Amino acid sequence: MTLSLQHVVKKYKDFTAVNDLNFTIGKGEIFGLIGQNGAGKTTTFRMILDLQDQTSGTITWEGTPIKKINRDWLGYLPEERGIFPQMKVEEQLFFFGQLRGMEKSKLKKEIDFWIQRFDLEEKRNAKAETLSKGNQQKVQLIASFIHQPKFLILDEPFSGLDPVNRDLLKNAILLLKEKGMTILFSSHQMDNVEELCDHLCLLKRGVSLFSGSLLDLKKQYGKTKLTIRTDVSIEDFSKMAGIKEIKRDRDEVVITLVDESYAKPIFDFVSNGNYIEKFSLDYLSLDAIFKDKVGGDLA
Ligand SMILES: Nc1ncnc2c1ncn2[C@@H]1O[C@H](COP(=O)(O)OP(=O)(O)OP(=O)(O)O)[C@@H](O)[C@H]1O
Repeated sequence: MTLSLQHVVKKYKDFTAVNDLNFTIGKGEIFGLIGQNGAGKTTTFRMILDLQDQTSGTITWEGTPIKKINRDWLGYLPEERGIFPQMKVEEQLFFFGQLRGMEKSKLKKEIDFWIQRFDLEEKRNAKAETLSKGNQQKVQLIASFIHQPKFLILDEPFSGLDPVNRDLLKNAILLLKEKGMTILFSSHQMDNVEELCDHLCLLKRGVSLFSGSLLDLKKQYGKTKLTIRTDVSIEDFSKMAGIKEIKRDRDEVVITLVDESYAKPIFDFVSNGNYIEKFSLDYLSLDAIFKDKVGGDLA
C-alpha cells in the first residue's frame, strides 16, 4: 500500500474531530473521502500533508512515516481557493513549478499541455484576477500537480465548476491516474465520487462508517433499485411483496426492493408475458447509500 492511516485520532482540546481512522490507498488509485460538513475531511488531509499533527496514530507513505519524506512527492489543492491575482496564468504556473524544483523546458511542456487540456489557451497571458471563478480554479488545480507529484490531494475540486468544466476536470483526474499518480479527493457530489473512485472512506463526525471498494459498499445493499417503464399505477403494485419504497418518475416507476429476489415476481406481474421496454435492476446509487448510512441527522 502507498498511503496508510492507522488508528489516527485528532482532538482539538476535548473535541474529537477524527476518531480512530484507518484506511489504505493503493498506488495509482483514486480514493474518495466523503462526509458531510464538519465530518473531518480537511482535518484528515492536513494531517496527511503534515500541516498539523495527529493526536495519536500513524500515517505512512510506502511504509515510512510521512514526516520523514521530502515534500515534493505531494500535491495539494486546498479548499480555500487562492492564486496570485496580479500574476498572469502562465507566469503563475511557472512560479509554482519552479518552486517545486522543476526544470524549465520540462515545465514549459507540461504547462502547454495542461493549458490546452483545460481550455485556457486564450487566458494564458491574462491576469488571474480577470478570470472567472471556474477558470481560476482550473489554474489553481494545474498548479497543484504541475510538478508531477506521486500523490495528489484535492479538497473539493469540483465545487463551483459548470458541467463542461466538471467533465474536463474528471477526465484530467483520470489521465493523472493513468500516468500513475495516486489521488485522494473529497466531494459532496456523490456522482463525481461514483464516477471516479475505486475506493472510498465514508466519514461521519470523525468516525469511519465504511472504508473499502465502492463495489463492496454497493454489495452491502445488493441490487435493490428497480426501474420500470410502465403505465401500471403505484396502487397496483401494492399487492406485490418486497417493496420498501415506490415512486413515479415521469413514465417510469422506481422501486427500492427489500432484496433482489423480489424482482422476478414483479417482472412477471408487469410484463404479463409481453415485451417491456425497460426493466432494470441496479445497485443503489452512492447518493442513496450515503443518505442511508449517515441518516437524516445532519447535525
Ligand atoms: N483548529 C480547529 N479547532 C477546533 N475545531 C476545529 C479546528 N479545525 C476543525 N475543527 C472542527 O473539526 C471538525 C472537522 O472539521 P473539518 O474541517 O475537517 O471538516 P470537513 O469534513 O472538511 O468539512 P467541510 O465539508 O465543511 O469542509 C469540525 O467540527 C470543525 O469545527
